[in-house]
Amino acid sequence: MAHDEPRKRSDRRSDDDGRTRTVTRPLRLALLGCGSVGSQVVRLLHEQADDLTARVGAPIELVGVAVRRPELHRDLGGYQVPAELLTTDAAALVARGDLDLVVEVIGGIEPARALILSALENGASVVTANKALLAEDGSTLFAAAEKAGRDLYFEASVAGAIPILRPLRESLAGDRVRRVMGIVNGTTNFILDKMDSSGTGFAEALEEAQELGYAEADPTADVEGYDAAAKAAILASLAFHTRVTASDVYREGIAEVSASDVASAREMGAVVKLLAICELGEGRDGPAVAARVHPAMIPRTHPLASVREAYNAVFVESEAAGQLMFYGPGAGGAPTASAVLGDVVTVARNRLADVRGAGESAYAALDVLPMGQTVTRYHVAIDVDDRTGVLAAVAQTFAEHGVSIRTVRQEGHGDDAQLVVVSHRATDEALSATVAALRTKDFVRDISSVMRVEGEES
Ligand SMILES: NC(=O)C1=CN([C@@H]2O[C@H](COP(=O)(O)OP(=O)(O)OC[C@H]3O[C@@H](n4cnc5c(N)ncnc54)[C@H](O)[C@@H]3O)[C@@H](O)[C@H]2O)C=CC1
Ligand SMILES: N[C@@H](CC=O)C(=O)O
Ligand code: NA
Repeated sequence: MAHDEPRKRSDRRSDDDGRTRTVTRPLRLALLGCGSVGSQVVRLLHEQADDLTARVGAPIELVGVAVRRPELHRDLGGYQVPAELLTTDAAALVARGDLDLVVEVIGGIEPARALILSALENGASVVTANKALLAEDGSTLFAAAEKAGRDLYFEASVAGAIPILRPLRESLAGDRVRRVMGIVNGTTNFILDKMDSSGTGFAEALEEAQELGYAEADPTADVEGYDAAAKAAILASLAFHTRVTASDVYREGIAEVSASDVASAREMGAVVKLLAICELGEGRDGPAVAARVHPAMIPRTHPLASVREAYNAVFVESEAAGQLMFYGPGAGGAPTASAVLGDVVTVARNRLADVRGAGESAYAALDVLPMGQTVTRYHVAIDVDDRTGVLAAVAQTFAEHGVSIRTVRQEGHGDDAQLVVVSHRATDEALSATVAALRTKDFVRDISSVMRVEGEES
């Protein structure tokens, strides 16, 4: 059904006493996917139906749930999903033409993209938690929403329950964001926290994360930083009004973080976290966006250092507001469903009022800086020969690359001698060239740890 003609959402009727009242028809919602998040969306829609009706101004009616195996979904936490609502034909469901809202919680690129595009073309607004799709091809989805005159909301896609996209899209729309730095992956934060608190190695901590159900059987997307990079792309796009895709984000995972990196961080009063950092830098033609995901040492006094276990937090620095911290559960069925339902209420209100919320804001169209031009600091642990002149030669190598040293300390003696250097800020290009040059020196036996340092100014 074409949606050029707005469907009639309310009637003015006269009661027996002659007073008129507005009768609003239910808003029709279809759910795509009924796994960890989708099943919780169904539960909340059911359990909170009266409150949602009051908040929206009309009931939200679940008219279809697309699943792969209907027999698995009849009973959701005690709520019996009517059998006639379940379908394996998601494409037919989104194309039926009478939907107001579609919630997509299947995940991945296809068929999620085709289903969202079809839902919009057929007149429904869309709520999705799909960070992978938004980070790869958000612009196609935004363009389709714009063309259809419908909403596309996605609060759940970054840091689960934590309200962070709405603050960036709305609350901070009058400010100028300089930097967004966050812990946006719960699995890797759990692993790094375990390594820090109990001294375990990476493999052992990953095993525990899998036993507790935080990490998937195939933990690649979390451990290698793909999940965080998708979230960084979404954060950078909103913060800097520029299209940033996952492929624009520099990415390093945590598989190489060793127990000795974690111990070394502890020595200097720091902790290792997998950070997603989106910031304004200096490009050739003016301000540019830099977006990166990698493990980094941050001082234990930094607000992000106290984020433990599988929690997430996002630290925003903006010109007028200053520093803001958003903290909470970044994953899990119910927390993520909370963010989905928040979007459902907003989008439903917009449908009733026949208005749209904010669409894509990419007017700034800033360049994206390559990682080499991003400014950061390095912590480098160098196993060296314990003899006169070595410290001076190490300092000389840093100086030759224009990198200034902030601190240097010697650990051990003789065969165990190690110099631990923390640099001042320099381009990543200069810092990595310094490390490469150190590796060629005859007095350097090994470089046992190289890690970026964040959270301090100098
Ligand atoms: N689980 C979490 O903590 C979070 C998940 N998300 C996102 O939410 C989305 C859903 O995640 P989960 O619920 O955890 O995944 P899940 O794997 O538990 O659920 C996805 C469901 O979609 C179903 N499905 C797959 N293809 C389908 C198709 N063609 N038609 C109908 N159903 C189909 C699967 O059978 C499965 O039940 C993903 O985009 C994910 O990235 C976002 C934040 C946190
Ligand atoms: N796998 C993610 C959950 C969803 O975003 C994580 O571990 O944080
Ligand atoms: Na969120």
